[in-house]
Amino acid sequence: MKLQVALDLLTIEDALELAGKVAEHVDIIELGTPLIKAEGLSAVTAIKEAHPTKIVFADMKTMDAGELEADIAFKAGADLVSVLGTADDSTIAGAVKAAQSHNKGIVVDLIGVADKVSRAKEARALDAKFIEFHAGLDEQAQPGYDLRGLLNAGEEARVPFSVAGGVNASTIGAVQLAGADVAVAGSAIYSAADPELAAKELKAAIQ
Ligand SMILES: O=C([C@H](O)CO)[C@H](O)[C@H](O)COP(=O)(O)O
Repeated sequence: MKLQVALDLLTIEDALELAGKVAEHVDIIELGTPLIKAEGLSAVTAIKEAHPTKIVFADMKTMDAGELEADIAFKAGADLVSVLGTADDSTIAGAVKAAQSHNKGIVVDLIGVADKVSRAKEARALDAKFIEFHAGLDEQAQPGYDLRGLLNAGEEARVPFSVAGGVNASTIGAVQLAGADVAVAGSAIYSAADPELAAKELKAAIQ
């Protein structure tokens, strides 16, 4: 299982600093949606230039104009780009077309999707590289939130998948046991007192 760090920060400077501390311990570096909205796609370019051997994920969360939005993110240096599972099939198909022309990949993010198992299968049939079983920051803040629901859905869907939604040192083992291909950790790393140590421990927990 790969480890993906989500850089949910607001400046390129802070993102470069955090990536510099944790890159050695992660496989995928994600430019979070708030960072891309705050700084634009130059954030993607800056991270790819600083870490050319890492897989760089632009969390675009595209909802429309799939081919166009994916194309500009790939041109900026992304290796993976996210499209929302709630988008129309044509939006996912357009983004996949852009990915294929760049020899890169699309990740379909199931944030806000009620029937995640069915939509995961549909998105995979549209040639998404993998499917992200994701509970966003707002959903995680609801009383009673439990990562287990995402893991059960991921297991049931039988597609290549990642899990995001409060993955941390105490849950990453369960993410791996569920058969995930990628574990995504944002706040468990960027909010840690020692982000490098946090990333190192998460990586060690899955090896
Ligand atoms: O995608 C994310 C969220 O929607 C904000 O952009 C996060 O990067 C993702 O949820 C991982 O972060 P944590 O849940 O803090 O691990």
